[in-house]
Amino acid sequence: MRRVAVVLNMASGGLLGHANPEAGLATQLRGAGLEATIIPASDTSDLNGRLDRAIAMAPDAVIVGGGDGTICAAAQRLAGTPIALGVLPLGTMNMLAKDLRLPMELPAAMAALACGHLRTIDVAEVNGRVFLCNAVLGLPTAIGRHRERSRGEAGFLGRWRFLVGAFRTTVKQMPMRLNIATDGSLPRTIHTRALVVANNAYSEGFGEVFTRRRLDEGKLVLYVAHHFGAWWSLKMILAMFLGAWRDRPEIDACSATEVVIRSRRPLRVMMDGEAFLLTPPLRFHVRPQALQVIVPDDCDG
Ligand SMILES: Nc1ncnc2c1ncn2[C@@H]1O[C@H](COP(=O)(O)OP(=O)(O)OP(=O)(O)O)[C@@H](O)[C@H]1O
Repeated sequence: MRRVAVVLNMASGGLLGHANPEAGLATQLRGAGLEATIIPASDTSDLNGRLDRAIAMAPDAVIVGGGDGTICAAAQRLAGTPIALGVLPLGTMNMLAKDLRLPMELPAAMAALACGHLRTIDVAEVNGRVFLCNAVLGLPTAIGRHRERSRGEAGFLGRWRFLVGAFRTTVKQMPMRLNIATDGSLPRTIHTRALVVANNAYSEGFGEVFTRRRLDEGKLVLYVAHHFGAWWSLKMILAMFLGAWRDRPEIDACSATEVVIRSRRPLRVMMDGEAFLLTPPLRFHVRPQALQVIVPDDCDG
């Protein structure tokens, strides 16, 4: 039986508004066949402190209940250790959980955590901070701040505030002037309003938007948008629906194991949905297969 320590982030999308979900989830996890110990949120309000406590128990795995930001905080601590990461997809987008092909329904996800096997995935880093999905600069980061502000605001008013804020930001946002070098190449200067460094390449296909088939190829993929107006956005949304956005001429893509981005100003970087202000140069690199994760038995892709 797997011995796991469980940390829930009560602020994640799937737990917001649930009063005291810990007892119920603990019973369900034990019912699924896990020897589960919950690190209660009441112990300390600090999520990072609870993750440290979970790891100090030296379990087989630390299971985090939350979204990509919570997973990222756990991965920062678990990468390079023998302790595996388990994910209860309780976030809003659950990007990593989807890429790991984890079931989104909790009973099935718990069964997978109890009976699934371990695999290793790549961990990406920028200036010492870990991310598992992507690091984003520019307009999507600014729009993400509006999403964070309207978190928990249910209903029409919340959505309206978000839309108005996102629209204003889109109109006002100026291109960034960045100097980029990949794998020791000569730096080049670009102007862009959106740039993504993905931990492994995005796949293409109908309905596949920002999903990755491989998480262990040991490469970063840099996507740079040349334009970012209303017409550009419309074309991109259409291309995404058709599953053919990566090869559009408005996007430059290249893969590397190291990326260095220089800028005169501090840069706001959104890593797996969490925004940080970082001082350039931004030094990205990949740690191949540095993290063990629990996946359902039929998915090693
Ligand atoms: N290490 C951390 N310490 C404190 N708060 C955190 C940490 N990581 C994330 N958060 C906050 O917890 C909340 C939930 O974040 P999380 O990313 O886990 O879920 P989500 O945003 O609902 O889902 P997703 O990222 O999958 O869309 C956010 O307000 C986020 O800023």
